[in-house]
Amino acid sequence: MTQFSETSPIFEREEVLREEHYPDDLPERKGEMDDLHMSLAPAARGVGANNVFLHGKAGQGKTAAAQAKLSELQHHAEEESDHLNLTTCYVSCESHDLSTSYKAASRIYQELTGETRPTGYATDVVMDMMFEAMNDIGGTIIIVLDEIDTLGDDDRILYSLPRARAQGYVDDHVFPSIIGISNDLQWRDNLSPKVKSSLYDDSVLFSPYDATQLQQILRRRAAKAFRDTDLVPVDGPEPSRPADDGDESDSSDDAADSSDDAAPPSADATATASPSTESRSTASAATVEPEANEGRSPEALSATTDTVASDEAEQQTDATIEGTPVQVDNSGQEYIFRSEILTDDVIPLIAALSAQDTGDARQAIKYLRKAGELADKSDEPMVAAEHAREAQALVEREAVVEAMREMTTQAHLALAALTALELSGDAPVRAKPIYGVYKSIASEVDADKLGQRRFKDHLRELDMQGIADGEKVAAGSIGGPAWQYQLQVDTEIAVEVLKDTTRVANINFKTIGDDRSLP
Ligand SMILES: Nc1ncnc2c1ncn2[C@@H]1O[C@H](COP(=O)(O)OP(=O)(O)OP(=O)(O)O)[C@@H](O)[C@H]1O
Repeated sequence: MTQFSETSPIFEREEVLREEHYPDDLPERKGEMDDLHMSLAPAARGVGANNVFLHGKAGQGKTAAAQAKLSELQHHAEEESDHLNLTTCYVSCESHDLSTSYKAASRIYQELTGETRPTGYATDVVMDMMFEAMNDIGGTIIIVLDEIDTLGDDDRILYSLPRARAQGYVDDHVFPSIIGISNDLQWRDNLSPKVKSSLYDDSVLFSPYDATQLQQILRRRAAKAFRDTDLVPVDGPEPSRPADDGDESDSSDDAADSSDDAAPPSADATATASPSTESRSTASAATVEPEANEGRSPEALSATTDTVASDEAEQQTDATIEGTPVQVDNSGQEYIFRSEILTDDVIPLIAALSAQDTGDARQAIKYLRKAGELADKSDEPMVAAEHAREAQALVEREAVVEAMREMTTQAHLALAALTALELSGDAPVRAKPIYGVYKSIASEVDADKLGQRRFKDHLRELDMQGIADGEKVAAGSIGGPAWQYQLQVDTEIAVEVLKDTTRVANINFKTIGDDRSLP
């Protein structure tokens, strides 16, 4: 008998908290979705979509918005339009390491034709092949280039693709356009004016989510992901379902879901309140679980609502649900978020932690999933604030380790020097002695030695990445401000990462640190 189990007492549908789960609608991004709609609307009118650039920090829903709008346009093409012939193509420049126009064009060719990526041709030839593939397909072709900044300054494709019609690269019956997505604002600003003007007919900025928006996003996800957790509409003039948060289950799953989800809540669950310091209200239990409605027609939805409501009326005439009404979308409808798995403070805490950081929805969702996993791992029946805090620490640690792994050789050498001094018990330590150790290590591994000034830039970089902690201390002997550094990550983690990097893998940090006689 193994320790594995097919079910979890915490999660009902854990996959909803995975990064690859994309919602069908993003109520927090209504303005941005409307702007994107304006850019794509010409496609429905048969004249091709505008080129559009979506920018903003990581985890702000840019990719999700592009995918949701394109699937709406696809639906329009398939179900409503008699003339829109639409082809969409999503290419992640970062995941496919598309750092040149050549690689990007060959990937687009592959996506459009289903053939293998062309190799060994000149860039011009591959671009021609890409345009030829577009001619064969015809109609409106929208290419999403995610993490477009990976292309660096090789902007040829960014100049040619958006101007393909004007330049005669494609036939008259082809309307190609680009949705470019980036979280690197500097890259965009540095583009050559000709690329800027051809690539960006329109641009849409995604600003960081605030804590209230993150709470909405988390509640919608949590209601689907965790057991015994749901959103119960508070009776109001116009009860409606909250925004669809992307259910990929097929229709048979939906049916199965609906029979489960539509079941009246247990008397226990209905009676429990979510304690809160805010004003509390009591909602009558008009219970159709919002997420169970996905994919159903309005008629079916209303029939289900009626049935459940009348079942409720028969079985629990005086049933009430207490809690603080919350909104989870833009409809004005209020809900009671009810959970027997999440304590009341978990979602507000995670939303606050993420909002204080970068307002990143991906990060917030990850904290929530990790918190659930931690509770699950320790066989605890509820996910509590301490799990959320622990999850945050874990995720941050993972991010720092990732950042350490991706550093350049010189940054690894700077980290190795500081790690050696940490191990010899000399940290916090000033930049000068770290530089001395750095030079010894650089000699030992036969690497270039940077001058002291450039080396200090690497120390500052380690500080900015949260790997080291730099502190200004009393002026040095010459009078200028002096800095001292210590590792901010566990020394063992730093050693582990450094041992994995080929250049410094064989260094004995302990001896190097011990050998130094520090001033
Ligand atoms: N308003 C929202 N409602 C529900 N989920 C959201 C929302 N915004 C973002 N997400 C979720 O957060 C995660 C990150 O979103 P997305 O990939 O769209 O961000 P992004 O802005 O493209 O980030 P990056 O630039 O890092 O690629 C995804 O899982 C997405 O489903």
